[in-house]
Amino acid sequence: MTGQAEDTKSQPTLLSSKLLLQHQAVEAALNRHVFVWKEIEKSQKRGISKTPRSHAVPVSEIVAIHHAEDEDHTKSKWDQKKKQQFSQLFPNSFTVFYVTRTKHHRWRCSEATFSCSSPELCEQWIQVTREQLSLLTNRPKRLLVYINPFGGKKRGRRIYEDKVAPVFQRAGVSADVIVTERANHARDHLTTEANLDQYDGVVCVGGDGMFSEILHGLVARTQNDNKVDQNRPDVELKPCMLRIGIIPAGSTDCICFATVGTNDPVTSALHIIIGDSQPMDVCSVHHNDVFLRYSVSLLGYGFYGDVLADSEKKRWLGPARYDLSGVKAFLCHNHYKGTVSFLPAEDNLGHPRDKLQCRFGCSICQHKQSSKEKLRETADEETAAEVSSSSSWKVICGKFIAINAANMSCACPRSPKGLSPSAHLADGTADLILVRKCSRLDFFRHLLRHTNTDDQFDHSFVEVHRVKKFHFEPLDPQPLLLENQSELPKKPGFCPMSSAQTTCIPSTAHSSWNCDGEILNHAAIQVSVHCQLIRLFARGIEEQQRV
Ligand SMILES: Nc1ncnc2c1ncn2[C@@H]1O[C@H](COP(=O)(O)OP(=O)(O)OP(=O)(O)O)[C@@H](O)[C@H]1O
Ligand SMILES: CCCCCCCCCCCCC/C=C/[C@@H](O)[C@H](CO)NC(C)=O
Ligand SMILES: [Ca+2]
Repeated sequence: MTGQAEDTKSQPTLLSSKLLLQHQAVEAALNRHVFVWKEIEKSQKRGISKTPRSHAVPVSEIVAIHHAEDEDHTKSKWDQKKKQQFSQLFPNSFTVFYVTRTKHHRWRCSEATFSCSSPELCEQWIQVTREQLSLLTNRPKRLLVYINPFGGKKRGRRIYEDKVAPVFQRAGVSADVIVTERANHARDHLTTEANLDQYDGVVCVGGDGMFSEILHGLVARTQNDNKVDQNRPDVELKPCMLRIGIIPAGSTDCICFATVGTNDPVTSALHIIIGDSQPMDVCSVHHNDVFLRYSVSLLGYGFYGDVLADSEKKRWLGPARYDLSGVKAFLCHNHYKGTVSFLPAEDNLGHPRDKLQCRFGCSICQHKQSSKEKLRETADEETAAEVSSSSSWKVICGKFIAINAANMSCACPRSPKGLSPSAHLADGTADLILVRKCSRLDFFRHLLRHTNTDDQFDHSFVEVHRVKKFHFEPLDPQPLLLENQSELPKKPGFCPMSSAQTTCIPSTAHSSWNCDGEILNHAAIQVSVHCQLIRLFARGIEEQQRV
């Protein structure tokens, strides 16, 4: 039995009785927090007696309880038939569906079917358990789902229909589904059209780009409704009330991976169903006094900007485009001149190299949440401004191969510890990583360390700072003119490589910013981190897996 179950033993029992679980007699009991069953006496096999086993499921992780004979859309025809046969043999049975943990942070929906001695007892179990589930007010009942049919390997619609919709149905979660017809369809619908009052959350089926659409739609809608001007770089943005769920169906899916620990649609669906909540910081990006975009994962200039700009031309390649463009950007080995200024975070928010990873229940993020609430209760804006200006701006000029601001670890299957392994999801800071001009071999060593356990910041040409705000100013105000410029895409600030496949632009040219997988139109930007502006249906990566 788990420790959690032991802790909640003292709760008054709501229901207990003898039941049959696959021909095995069990003593089952339910209290407000846990559903437990224990084998009464272990049936003997070949004369060897076994210790009776017990099992405990936290009520918060029960997905649903149904009559065993109820139709189940997750089952194959063969399994449905077997289920019917079982129900004929044991008519007074109910099935409990609950979360189980498997390897690599994956969750599965397991089930246990119990047979009762009478129809009344069976009804009682179903009713009392459902009553307890109805007390869990954090669970969503109605969701607005956007599917990008073209993200990743173009499997978004199948993933939703085959793996997610049946689990939602089982849990009694209803969903209004919109399959997008163009880029920015979801963003525009959320910003201006959607009747959000009727929903408990928004779900995106797609990759980081699709998540970014939902983020922009929801944040813009919240600011518009509250008359907050997003163009003001110092404005305090209003937090969004609706949580966002991510069903991974993209190429990198780094936001899902870094908040759940895996890119698995069923795991994400279960986090949504049980109503998990993970607050998340959002960076706002401005050019002068004009709002450009929001970012939750990576804001990258230089290497990651060049990778993205090149990969956009190879979308037809699917997820492999990033590998090809990565190799190309690496071989070009460009560096860019500019000035980075930043406002460091307070010391109590740790350091990017302190090896304190943000995990489920992270104390740094939780402390930030409670101090944010306290500040909101007690202080006026003046006090808040004082707190935020307690440290002073620092300025660094130089030649950089990469400037990366990681608002969270940016862990993804390519780099399971991420760009900044100790960055926090909800601490109001981003880790600013400056990779100065160095040899190709040194840069390779640095990149390689993203894939193993070595410290990628332990190089003389890399520095990393935890910041609340930063600005970047490229050295030359105008991008360099290239010979074949008329053939380049018409995007200001976009000039990483010439149109000839193998030549690279001179290293004094501008790069572009990769903002969560979207290219920004300006190289000079101002960035502020907005602490816990949104919430996801996630809980952060769990430390200990209970398998
Ligand atoms: N119906 C659509 N047609 C064309 N583009 C779309 C459509 N719906 C969404 N998009 C756009 O497709 C882009 C890429 O989608 P998505 O993020 O889902 O996949 P990806 O780029 O393969 O994955 P990742 O962002 O994880 O690398 C998004 O920027 C989104 O704006
Ligand atoms: C020699 C081996 C080198 C391997 C280097 C691996 C480094 C991988 C780091 C990946 C970080 C990805 C951060 C995520 C960014 C997303 O916002 C964005 C949109 O999906 N993805 C990309 C690739 O820009
Ligand atoms: Ca952060």
